[in-house]
Order: sequence, then C-alpha cells, then structure tokens
Amino acid sequence: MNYLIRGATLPDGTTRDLAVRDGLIAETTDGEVIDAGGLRVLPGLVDIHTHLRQPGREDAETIETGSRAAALGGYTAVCAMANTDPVADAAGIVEQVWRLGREVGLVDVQPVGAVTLGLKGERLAELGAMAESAAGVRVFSDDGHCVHDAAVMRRALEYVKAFDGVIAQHAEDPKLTVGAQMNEGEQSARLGLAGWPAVAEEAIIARDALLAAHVGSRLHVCHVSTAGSVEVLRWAKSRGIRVTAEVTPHHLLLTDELAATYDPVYKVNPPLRTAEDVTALREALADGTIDAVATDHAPHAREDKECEWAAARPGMLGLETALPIVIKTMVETGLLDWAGVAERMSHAPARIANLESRHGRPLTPGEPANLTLVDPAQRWTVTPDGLASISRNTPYTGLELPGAIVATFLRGRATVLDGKAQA
Ligand SMILES: NC(=O)N[C@@H](CC(=O)O)C(=O)O
Ligand SMILES: [Zn+2]
Ligand SMILES: [Zn+2]
Repeated sequence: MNYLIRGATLPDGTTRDLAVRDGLIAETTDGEVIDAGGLRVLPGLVDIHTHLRQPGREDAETIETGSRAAALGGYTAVCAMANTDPVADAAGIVEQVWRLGREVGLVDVQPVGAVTLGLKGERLAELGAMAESAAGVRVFSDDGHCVHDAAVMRRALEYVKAFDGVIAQHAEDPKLTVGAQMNEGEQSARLGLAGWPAVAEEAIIARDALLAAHVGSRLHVCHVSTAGSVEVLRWAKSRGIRVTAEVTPHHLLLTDELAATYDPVYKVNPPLRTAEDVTALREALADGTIDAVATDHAPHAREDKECEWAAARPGMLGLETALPIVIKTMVETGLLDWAGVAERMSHAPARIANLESRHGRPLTPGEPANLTLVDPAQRWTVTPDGLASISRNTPYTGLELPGAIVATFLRGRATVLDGKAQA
C-alpha cells in the first residue's frame, strides 16, 4: 500500500506533501490520500528503554501487546530490556526476542543484552555472542539492577568497545538504597518511608563517567532523575567523555508528593523526585545535557501493583503517553520545538542504540518510511482500559493530555491509522 500524506507540517515547521512508496519516502505516488492538514509528522519514535516482559511474565505484557502499545505511541523501534525470565544474557534468548518481534511486525524490537549473567553483577554475560547473533545486540544493560562492582563495569565497557557497543547503566548504589521506598527528602521524612537518596544515583554516574573516560568506551545512563545527576553529566560532557543520558516522561512531570497517596501506581525506580529536580531535568533535556527521552515502560500485573506500597513492584506504563507528556512538559512550555522533539525522541535514541542506519533518519526521499503523524491540537483523557498494554499501571488516569497519535508507519506499512492499531 502506498500513501500520499497531504499537507503535514515537518519538524522544521515547513508544510508539504510526503509520499510513501514501496516502503520508502518518495517524491510522489499514487495510493491512499491522507489529509494531514494541522498534523505534525515526525520520524518514527525510538524507545531505548522498554520492558516487554516476554519471556517470563506474559501475564503483564507480551512482545505483541507491548509492540501494539509502542506503535500506538508513535514508535517504530523499541529496545527490549534484558530483565526477563530467563534473563536475556545469551545469544539464544536475544534471538528469540528479536524473532518474536519480527513475527509481530508492529515495531522493530531490538533486544538489549544483559551485562552480567543472570543480572547478578558478577560474571560478564555472553556479550560477544549476543553482538554477533542475528539480533545484532549493541546495547547492554542489567537494568533493574546496577552494575555496582567497578571492576565488572570496567571490563564490560572495555569489552563492548570492539563492536561499538554501549553499556546502559541503571545508576543506583545498592548500599545506599537498602529498603528504599521513595525519594529521600522532606516527603519521605513526613511519610515515614525509607528514602532513596539522590547521591546513590549521582555517585554511580560520576564513577562510570570516569571509568568510560579511562577505558575510552561509551556509557549511557538510564532514567536520570536528579538535578545533581544533570550537573555530573554536564561536567562529564564538558570533559569530552562519551556519555549519553535519557530521562523518562514521568520524571519530567511527576513529583514525590504523589507518594502521600500511598497509591503504588506512583512507585517507580528511580523514584519520583522533587519539583526542583523536575525543573532541572526539563532544562537538561532542552539544552542537550540529557540526549533522549526513554519511556522505561514497566508493565506490572495487578497483584504486583494493587497491594500495599512497600510490597508493590516499582514501574509505570509509558509507551502510549510518552509523546503527549513531552508535548505537555516541553513543547507547550516553550522549552523544546518540534525539531527538538524529533531529535530527543527519534534521532538521538537511534544513534545511541546504533540503529541509525534504519531509524531516526531524515524525512527525505529515499529514506525508509518510518513516520509518525500527530495531532497536537487534539486532547484526550487517559484511561487504563483505553491503553493496549495488558497491565493497567498508568500514573496518568484521568489526566487530559495534548497530542493524539493519528498514524504510524513502519517501512511504509501503516501500523496505526486513524488512531487505531492495524492488527
Ligand atoms: N523502572 C522500574 O521501576 N522498574 C523496572 C526496572 C528498572 O527500570 O529499573 C522494571 O523492570 O519493572
Ligand atoms: Zn532501571
Ligand atoms: Zn527499566
């Protein structure tokens, strides 16, 4: 099927027709005409941090349901985190995830490989075998856990240099977060919950930046959540250290005051922080100190979320609300223009994950037609049942958001049309 997208506004603000022919962007074509007046077209979004839960927790999400949620959120590629059961620490498992993603065909599912066997932080996983597998893994992460042993982290950074891989670190010094339930600060003192101090994140980022510099390798920092982390990143980048960083939509919008509800839907790792942190994160995303937005989409089954705060698993849904939250927090506030949105949600994540030959491409003829059409004027209200995820743990229930994803194209095929997933 070919498409002529009429009168869409590009990230740079110019308005023109876009032809989609034989999977590529073309000068012109016959085919279905899509009236895109008033719509924004973006390069297909790329999520470098998604939990799809398959294999192991198919009751919370599957590659199929997560892929559908991703397409509905405007994504054409997602990096599937390795903390599955079994852990994606060997070639056979990443190949299985990659193959299942291809069979579903709604987004490119790019598996992330574990850094250490079983996410235990002790012995390196089969990094080389995963890199050489059909899945072509380039991003490695023990996400959910921090690679806290500095010698292990150093060896991992050294190892992935050979194939331009990157270590994506969940920065959390485990000794500083024993029993932690929420951000350490005024609110945790008031609520009597054990705190997760900012320094537990900041100290690991500083250490890892120094290690990356020492061995000349590439570090990526997952879900940056504090103003202090932003300062450390600014320092590292000013020294020319090869470090990139992501922020989640929820850390751009929500604060630790929500813990006062004791509703576990607001429990997440790293925890929601203060309004000052939110301000610093928005500024850092605007000025490029933080390179990318990543959802950290973390579906959890009912029994893991609908319980008391301390027993609940941390994590929030994110794929279907990410772009609307970025529009609300960054575009409507004047901090980021649409070219900036394209950069932080498509071009930069594609580069970080080594997907830039296929994703995050410019919207010019000859390029693969990976596209997202958004209606920025349309506002919609989040309901858990309105989302495609199996799980229901969205923190945005009842919130009205700007920006409806109208269509998503993966290599010229519509995965979403008129706001509806195409199978
Ligand atoms: N973010 C979370 O709170 N949870 C993630 C793990 C992680 O991203 O650290 C999960 O796998 O549920
Ligand atoms: Zn994490
Ligand atoms: Zn995660």
